[in-house]
Amino acid sequence: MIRINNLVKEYKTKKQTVLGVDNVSVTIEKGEIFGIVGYSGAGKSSLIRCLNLLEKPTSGEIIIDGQDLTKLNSRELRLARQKISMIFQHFHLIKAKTVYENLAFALKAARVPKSEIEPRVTELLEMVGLSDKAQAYPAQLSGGQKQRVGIARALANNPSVLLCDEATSALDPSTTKSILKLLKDINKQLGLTIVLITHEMEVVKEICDRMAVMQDGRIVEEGPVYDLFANPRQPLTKQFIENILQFELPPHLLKSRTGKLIKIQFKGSIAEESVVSEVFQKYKVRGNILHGKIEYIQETPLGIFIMELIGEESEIQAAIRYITAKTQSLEVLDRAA
Ligand SMILES: Nc1ncnc2c1ncn2[C@@H]1O[C@H](COP(=O)(O)OP(=O)(O)OP(=O)(O)O)[C@@H](O)[C@H]1O
Repeated sequence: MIRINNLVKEYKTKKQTVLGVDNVSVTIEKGEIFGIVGYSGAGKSSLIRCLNLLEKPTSGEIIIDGQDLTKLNSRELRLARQKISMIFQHFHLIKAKTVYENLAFALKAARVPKSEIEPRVTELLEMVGLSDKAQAYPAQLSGGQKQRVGIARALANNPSVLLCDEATSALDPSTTKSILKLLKDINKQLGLTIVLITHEMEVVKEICDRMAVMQDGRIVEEGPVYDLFANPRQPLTKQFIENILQFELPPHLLKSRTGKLIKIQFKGSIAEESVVSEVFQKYKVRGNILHGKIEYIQETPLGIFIMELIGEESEIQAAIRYITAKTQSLEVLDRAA
């Protein structure tokens, strides 16, 4: 488990002091994938770099498996860091060394006995699906393959925590998916705790269990990913979610509508029930679905529909009450209200 208590990171320049992290407290459970999202300058890098003391916190505690990293001497910190690995947006591989040598180098640095290096490198390459690239140099690899080497190197010391600093930001969408799948697989296989920072909600949606949203050095909202997608409370979280769900109806579509416009969210198993067709059977209303989408937040569905209901006002109201009772989530849209 990782506990961050009242973490502050200030950067002092000649002219001013900049607050990178402003009194953040958060707990990350063992074995979970925790995502931190925020726009540029929100403090994500500062926060994640404080987690392994790449940046020295100005104040606060970083407690990993019961040990406060900020209180360790340099020898103790070196040992503790072996259990906290990191991967980076731009991979940080040694260009003049082959894939094999890059991994062997990390193992040597961790003082792994010589005889164990070759079998361990072979095992790591298998784990990340790169057994055929042992003799390639980084320049001969695609971005996705480079990140696989980065992941293999990060796993070399059997860490308990993996920090991912915008690990997929330099990759195209399909390569991003395959790297995220690999991260999820190793999280499951090895029980590794993963903390990732990203500005892309897709990444969080794809693999994170819980997430935090950062702004101006602070965490403005945190919780299980599904809950934040289904019920974002803070304006910034809403903004991030809207980027994914994109639920604006084009104005010309609204103009021509005469019925009552409603927006319904179907959460979890209710998304698979036939609430809408039941409504048409029970009440004298007709309906047009104007916009609809079911997103899967990992395995759990989140459906959003915009519909126009047409009929007598009393029947429409009864239909609205029925859907509200079933879904706990119905909004009558202003335009037609
Ligand atoms: N070494 C530094 N010296 C001075 N100010 C810094 C330094 N590093 C970060 N900052 C400032 O701290 C704040 C948080 O920056 P940080 O890089 O942590 O944000 P971020 O969310 O990771 O953004 P990005 O995604 O652009 O890296 C910013 O105002 C930034 O200018």
